[in-house]
Amino acid sequence: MAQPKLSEDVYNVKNGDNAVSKETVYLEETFYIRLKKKTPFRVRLTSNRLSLIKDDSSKEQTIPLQDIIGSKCMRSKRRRVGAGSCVCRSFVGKPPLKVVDEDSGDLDENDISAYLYIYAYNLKRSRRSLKRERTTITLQFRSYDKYEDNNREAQRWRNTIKCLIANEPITNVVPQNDKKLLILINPKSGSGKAVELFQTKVATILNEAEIPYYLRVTESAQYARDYIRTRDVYCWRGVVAVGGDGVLFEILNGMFERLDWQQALAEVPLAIIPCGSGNGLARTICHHYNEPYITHNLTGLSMALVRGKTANMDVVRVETKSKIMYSFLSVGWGLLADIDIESEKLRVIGGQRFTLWALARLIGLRKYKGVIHYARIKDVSNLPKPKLPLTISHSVSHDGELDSPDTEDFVDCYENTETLTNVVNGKRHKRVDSWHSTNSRRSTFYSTRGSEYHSVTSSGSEMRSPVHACMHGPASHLPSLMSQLPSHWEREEGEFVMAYVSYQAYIGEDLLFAPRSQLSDGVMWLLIIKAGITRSQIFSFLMGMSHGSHSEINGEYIKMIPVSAFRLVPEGPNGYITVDGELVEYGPIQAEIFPNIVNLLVPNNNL
Ligand SMILES: Nc1ncnc2c1ncn2[C@@H]1O[C@H](COP(=O)(O)OP(=O)(O)OP(=O)(O)O)[C@@H](O)[C@H]1O
Repeated sequence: MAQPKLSEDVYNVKNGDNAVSKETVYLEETFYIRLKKKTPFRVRLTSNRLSLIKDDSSKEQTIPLQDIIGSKCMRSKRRRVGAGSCVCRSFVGKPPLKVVDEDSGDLDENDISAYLYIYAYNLKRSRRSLKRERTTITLQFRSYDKYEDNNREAQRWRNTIKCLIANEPITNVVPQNDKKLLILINPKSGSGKAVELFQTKVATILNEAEIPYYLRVTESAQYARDYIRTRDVYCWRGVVAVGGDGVLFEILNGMFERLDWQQALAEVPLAIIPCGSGNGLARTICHHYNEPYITHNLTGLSMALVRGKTANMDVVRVETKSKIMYSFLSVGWGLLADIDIESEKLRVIGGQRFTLWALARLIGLRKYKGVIHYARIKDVSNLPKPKLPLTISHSVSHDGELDSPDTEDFVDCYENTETLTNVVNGKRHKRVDSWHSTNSRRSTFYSTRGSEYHSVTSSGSEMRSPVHACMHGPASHLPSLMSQLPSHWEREEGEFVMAYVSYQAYIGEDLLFAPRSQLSDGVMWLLIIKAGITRSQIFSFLMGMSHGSHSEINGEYIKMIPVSAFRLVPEGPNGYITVDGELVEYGPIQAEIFPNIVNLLVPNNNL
């Protein structure tokens, strides 16, 4: 019998591509799989993965560390007197294991085992799809005849896993970060399911990872903005927008209404959980980090909240006649802005509203007069090659699904007759095998101690910023909106179907607008479509956006230009202009990009 060990052994690991890498082994021990008596598995925790290897090496399951979100120690739950004697209920073998927190008053004192639950969301690739699948590994520690000794072993595994996840040195103490995530949910975003989606998909993952959060449901438009402007944001480990791009737009602008905007944006990362109808930024983040994006499947971005990895993002300072605002996604005028705003009445059908309204608008195609000025970025050759969408559109995923039909019931292994002994501190202890249940895909819903849920009046954290709203932010390099522009700027004048500027790859879940765009590259992509284009050309252009092929088009009517600043001066009083999908005043508007201003929580995938 191999002894459990906490070691610094290095061993060779064969990767999928047959390359061999060296990894430090932190823990290794033998467990027995339930129901298959006498089938020992080595469970090995290394710097990169958790491996479950059948002793004869005929089978191995590997979970990359980046897919593990947390682990918890539990005890078995006391069974009610008479439970299980009900004639209507019969179990094959033992009844399923029920566990409770270690400090629960409902625990079974007779079971001296400590149970370690390890939660992972494995990235599974197949030829047709990429998806995350929830896996729970359960290790039962019962080598010793006292719970305290078994628990010590389980805690050792838990602490090591937690330290590795947090990328911190391995100690006997679990890494502590008591700061909560601030969750701001827009209950009206998309088809109105944001609260439910958060509770069923995101809260589960936060609870498994033991990440505390403070939740507020917005009461009205501008609520999130006012909240961020007037609170002590430094007590949060991050601010999460649960909704569409509009909530994040409010949070961002709330940040810029603070005198300490620079420090706040540097120290408090922002994040998005997509429950809106457009979800351009969420889709973009998944695109850049090779994370599967499936509508209402929030696993990948929920994992980003847990792992705490950040990336920089550009922001664009936008100026209209009466307002200054900060944007992370887009400025639109003409066709796409019309679709965005006029399809509001179809909000209840979710993202489909854009497709339906696009067809309507194509039939009644409008033209707009105006002038578009822009500062072209001459050399974009250093930008990476365009990236194509990662997933196949019809992929399916089980991730985040609770209680999936193929759930395996846990059966404890008391019937297992294998008995092993080991020696600890010179004393012989009775050692019984432990077991694991791989691929159990079993879900549990815990409430994390310290998390709070509020949906009504605000209270709490101290005020740090003045209550009055006033925009701060980086100093503009542009002349004022009515002043003359530098001579090197180019211009297009006449009738247009639309102008649309985006600084993100995706402007909606299925609209890959700027395939060469990066989160932080200092580039805005200006699309101009001139009047005179046929409906069928526009239609094929819009269709091309679903896989990004449109951006190669640069013809008589359609242009895609990388710019660092632009000014749009529409003629006449009627039309829509949108910033990040939000309606702003119609009239002259100008914008410039500032790189690396925002910190975003992003997936932890190896790229
Ligand atoms: N409680 C609320 N009641 C009404 N409106 C709200 C509330 N909270 C936020 N809003 C507003 O709802 C608007 C739309 O929000 P959001 O962007 O989250 O959803 P969406 O429009 O469905 O998604 P997307 O922007 O991705 O298309 C925003 O202008 C926001 O200010």
